[in-house]
Amino acid sequence: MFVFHPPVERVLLPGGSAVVTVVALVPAAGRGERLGAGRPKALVPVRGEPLLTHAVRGLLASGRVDHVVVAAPPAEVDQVADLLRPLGPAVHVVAGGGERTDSVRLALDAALTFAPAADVVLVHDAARAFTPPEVVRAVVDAVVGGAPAVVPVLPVADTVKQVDADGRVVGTPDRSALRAVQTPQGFAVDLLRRAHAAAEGAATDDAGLVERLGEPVATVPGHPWAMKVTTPFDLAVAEAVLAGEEGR
Ligand SMILES: Nc1ccn([C@@H]2O[C@H](COP(=O)(O)OP(=O)(O)OP(=O)(O)O)[C@@H](O)[C@H]2O)c(=O)n1
Ligand SMILES: C[C@](O)(CO)[C@H](O)COP(=O)(O)O
Repeated sequence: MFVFHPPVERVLLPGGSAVVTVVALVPAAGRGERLGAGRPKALVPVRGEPLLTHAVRGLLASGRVDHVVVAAPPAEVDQVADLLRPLGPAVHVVAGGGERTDSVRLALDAALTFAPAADVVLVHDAARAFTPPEVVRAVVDAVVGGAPAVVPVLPVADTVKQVDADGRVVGTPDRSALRAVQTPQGFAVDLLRRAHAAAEGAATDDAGLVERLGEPVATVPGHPWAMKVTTPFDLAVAEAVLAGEEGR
């Protein structure tokens, strides 16, 4: 089966000096324990297609991504490669690692062989399968525009409490200064390499590793559809949102 996706738009560096090459890493090697679907979360279908297929197609639909490197569960590499083959030769599959940070690092190492000239790297959770292409474009454009690290964010709707080890509330951070962080997160390639090389232990996102280096991280508006499918409730929400879209 051939699947159409738009041609990659040529994006120039500021000043028009050179064409930018963008590579997207998709950590998809998690077990999906909180979803409890009995198979890796990336392979769980929504509206008949695995989350991972939706996620990779969304990246390609942005028209900004030249290469995609997926970190698959080690036991499912061949299955994932077969699944994604119809999306074309720009999509590569490698084995992921024990933690998300390990999977990203393995995909980054592989990306530098598939796309040695890459300027911009995106890191995008397979679990955020319905991120609109305009969010992908906004992140790429912000990095190309000169921000070396960029994350999509949404304001926090709940009041957030800080608690101690016994669950007692010890503080209430000012909500107006909090943001919920999504993916894709975008980086100048050299900065992400440096951040992962310096990383001691895992981090819950890649921008966190950049922050440890003392480097600035910029934000762009995220989108509710970039929600992370973590629990059965999230999966039901994703099914309902997509069904609503198809019904329009
Ligand atoms: N060793 C790991 C762990 C996670 N991920 C990926 O990182 C993304 C965000 O992780 P999360 O949503 O927490 O997925 P899981 O680790 O699968 O979920 P859980 O913690 O419920 O098992 C997912 O696309 C997941 O596949 C990965 O590539 N390698
Ligand atoms: C990267 C991330 O999606 C940003 O919100 C999130 O931190 C992943 O978290 P998880 O620990 O893998 O669930």
